[in-house]
Amino acid sequence: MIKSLARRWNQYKYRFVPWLAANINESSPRIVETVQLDKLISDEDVEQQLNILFSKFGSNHDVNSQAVLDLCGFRINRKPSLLEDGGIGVFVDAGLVKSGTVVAIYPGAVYQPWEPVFLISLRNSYLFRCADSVHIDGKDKGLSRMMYNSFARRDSLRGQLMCDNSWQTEYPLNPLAVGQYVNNQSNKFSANVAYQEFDVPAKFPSHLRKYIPNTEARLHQDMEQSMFNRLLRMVVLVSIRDIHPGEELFSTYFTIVSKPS
Ligand SMILES: C[S@@+](CC[C@H](N)C(=O)[O-])C[C@H]1O[C@@H](n2cnc3c(N)ncnc32)[C@H](O)[C@@H]1O
Repeated sequence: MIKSLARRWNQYKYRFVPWLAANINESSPRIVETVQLDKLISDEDVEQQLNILFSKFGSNHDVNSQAVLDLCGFRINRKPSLLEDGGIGVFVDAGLVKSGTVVAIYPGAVYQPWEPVFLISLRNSYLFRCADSVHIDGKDKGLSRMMYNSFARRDSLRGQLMCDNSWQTEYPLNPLAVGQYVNNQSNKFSANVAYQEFDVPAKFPSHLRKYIPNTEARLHQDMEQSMFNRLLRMVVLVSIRDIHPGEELFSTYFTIVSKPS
């Protein structure tokens, strides 16, 4: 009995633990058989979409927003949510997002399962948990911000950052790096995007890494490896249907894995 309860508990993959704990009754889960099957589009497709887009990016938010519009056919922006008490949300403000498109990226520092997240989790509603317990801290203020910037500086090469830290500002260089502001679906608005975990392959062009809004925490020295030889976890938000201008993006904050390995 206890074993079966524990197994069921482990099947629940809460994306944002504290908020869901308080609002569990209002949240319908996304149910998938296995984490490997929880892919709306292939990893190759994610990589290709990012690669093509990043190669059009420059050093200005507006120019890059226009590049997203020209290439992908949509533009997204943050503004007050349609939900009462929903704070800020993310909206499609021009064009059309076709189903199966990478529409946003979840920015932040990546913590491996064995790295402590207790301190940064305090009063933090932006700590995203992946199915394998990797965490991504998408908070753009306070300790989280300081930590991200210090990891980014540590990994810089000849003064050049190997990741993007402008997601912490109002005008991120990578206009898709606002996934941390996407709200959970509600009774009124059902999910139109889903999280997809993606490991950036070592072959990803090094000159485009400066547009990736993620960096590894790597708190332990023994985890040190050449940054081009390891995979970097990213979480992208993929549209599950066509999304029209004026619509807010909504995801599902928790996933149930029905056949855990
Ligand atoms: C990852 S943040 C999303 C961005 C947030 N709206 C903001 O303004 O910073 C998660 C927080 O958003 C709010 N939130 C998300 N979905 C919501 C919903 N369906 N209804 C009300 N609040 C929601 C909760 O405060 C939650 O802790």
